[in-house]
Amino acid sequence: MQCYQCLARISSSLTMEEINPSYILSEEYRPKHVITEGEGIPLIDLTPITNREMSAGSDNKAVEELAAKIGEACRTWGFFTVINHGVPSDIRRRIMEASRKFFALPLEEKKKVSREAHNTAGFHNDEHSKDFKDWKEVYDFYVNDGMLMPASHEPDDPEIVPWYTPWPENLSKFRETCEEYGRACEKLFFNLLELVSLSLGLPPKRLHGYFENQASFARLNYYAPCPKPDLVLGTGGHRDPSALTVLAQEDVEGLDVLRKSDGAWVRVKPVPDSFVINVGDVLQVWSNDIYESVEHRAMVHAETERYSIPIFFHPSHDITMKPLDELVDERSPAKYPEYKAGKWLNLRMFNNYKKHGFYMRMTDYKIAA
Ligand SMILES: O=C(O)CCC(=O)C(=O)O
Ligand SMILES: [Fe+2]
Repeated sequence: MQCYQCLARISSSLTMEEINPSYILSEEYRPKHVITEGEGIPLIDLTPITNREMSAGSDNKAVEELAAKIGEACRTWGFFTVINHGVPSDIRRRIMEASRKFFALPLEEKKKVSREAHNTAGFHNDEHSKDFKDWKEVYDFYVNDGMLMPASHEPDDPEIVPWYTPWPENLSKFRETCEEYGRACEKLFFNLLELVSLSLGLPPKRLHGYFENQASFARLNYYAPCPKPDLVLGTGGHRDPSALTVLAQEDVEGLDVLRKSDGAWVRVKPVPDSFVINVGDVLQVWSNDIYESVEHRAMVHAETERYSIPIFFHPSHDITMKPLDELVDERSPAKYPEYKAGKWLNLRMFNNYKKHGFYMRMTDYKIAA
């Protein structure tokens, strides 16, 4: 049998022999001091909402209780793990396999589907978090391929263009598997969105319309083994630009979350067949800071590779991102100015690939109090 892991190691742009200095983090960002025991992110069973879909009758009380748990998790952690989420384990297994096969391709093959200057999907290995290069290779694809996006982040530029995923030609079933996975996770996402809406005291479908032409994208992350795992990060500390992110990881741990209560880094324990969910920038704005997009990062290992797959659920490009009217009043005025969702995504997507001396956060766009 072919060992995709071995091929990925050989063909990766991340070599075991030397570490390019651009990967080496300054002292303050190095992945030390992680709390692996003690209180972890909440584990939430979604049975009341996934069962509701399967059975004719709906149990509103159970769904409301579930929404309250989600609300508490969003408020205190901005992160939680879900089980009984309704995404078939078979499609999840198949996309992990597809990811292994993709990263095992020779580097020249992967580069044939490289991301381009005006289209962010495809293969890349040059993302920077906080000005340091991430020790990872990535392949991004759009959940709603060919969706419209602003051509630039400039507020006065009206040009709108379709964004397409460059699909590898010689990987059997790769595209079909990615698309099927996107659709399966979309169902989970809309259930979560409903629970989030309820948790904010809003009608269950209050936010659904914002995703009609969603600009969501999925990311296959490959973290090769690294000779100096203490000096680099696979994905440096960052906040996601999405409304919500749905992340699949396997049993190789690596995701760290900054705990809001005390600022400690806490390692997320992998739970078999679960998804890790987190609040992103868009939900931070909609909720007017009731929920916050929390900093997280992924570390790498000396011997073991790690694969993860987040999907960043992002609204349609043309919706105006602003605190929801229902959550704003004289006592809690809007904390953010209006911003087009597509312009925000465009700004974030293109800024992550440069070393530019600052770290973009939604919080920096707040209206001065
Ligand atoms: O690999 C992980 O566990 C986290 C990845 C992540 O946060 C991201 O790709 O935005
Ligand atoms: Fe992330």
